[in-house]
Amino acid sequence: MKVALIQMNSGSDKPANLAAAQALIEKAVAEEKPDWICLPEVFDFMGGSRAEKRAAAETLPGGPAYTMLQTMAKTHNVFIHGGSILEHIDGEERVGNTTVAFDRQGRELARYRKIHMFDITAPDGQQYNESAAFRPGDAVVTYDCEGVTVGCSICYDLRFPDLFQALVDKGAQMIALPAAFTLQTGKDHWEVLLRARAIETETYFCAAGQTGTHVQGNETRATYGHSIVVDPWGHVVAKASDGVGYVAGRIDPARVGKVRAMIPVAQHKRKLS
Ligand SMILES: O=C(O)CNC(=O)[C@H](CS)NC(=O)CCC(=O)C(=O)O
Repeated sequence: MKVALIQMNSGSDKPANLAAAQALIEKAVAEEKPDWICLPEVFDFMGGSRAEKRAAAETLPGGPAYTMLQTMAKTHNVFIHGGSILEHIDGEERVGNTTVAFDRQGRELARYRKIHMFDITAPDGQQYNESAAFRPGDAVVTYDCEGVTVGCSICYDLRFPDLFQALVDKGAQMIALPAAFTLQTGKDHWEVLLRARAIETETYFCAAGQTGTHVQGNETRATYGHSIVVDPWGHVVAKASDGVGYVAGRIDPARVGKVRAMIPVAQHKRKLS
């Protein structure tokens, strides 16, 4: 199975973001013929104020981001893991940070709402308060992609190993992690965490990132990019260059079984007292 991870620099112009995403999907399809494409977190709208996020959010299904992804999947006969989009939730002030995945016919396969909220202080003092604008989900979500079980996660979720154990318990062989990792945390934690999670769960990781600078209210933030495919042994299969673009790599589901047979960690789990 061939995968392509799209790396973007989304801003607060939703039509421009959707056009950029579509152009990158079409470029990846033309050059690589992937079976599965993953977009980054909030590829449809990044930054802006809380009010602007609310205004940009769409009701699922049928909004412009949803429809673009569905059309691309159907037109190019490809699975699309739609990074995340801002989801309008009826009766709720906050929006969902939501993945929608489509099969080759453009049928919706899965919906996942980011579970862990990035409410932190970065080393430079910059504060992030994701839960002020976003409502977290709580459901662990997997779907089938022609025999490969794909697990859903988003960005900051990466720091919570319990989620990935739960995904593996549901059969995940490959985990998608659309992200907008900050430059400050990404340079030290991104690849280390992804490779550790891949090794401990013995799954592939496909992590598609935002890159570059984004204007967020009065502040500017920088994201880390480095979209990456990691195999179940923890090897880096492919990694994106700096800047907007994509990276392609191959997933071999048999390799998951081989690694799990060599080091059967799932069978060696102990109950701790
Ligand atoms: O706010 C938006 O527009 C979109 N959402 C994001 O960018 C999210 C929440 S602020 N970013 C992260 O989760 C970064 C995690 C991270 O960098 C880490 O865990 O170190």
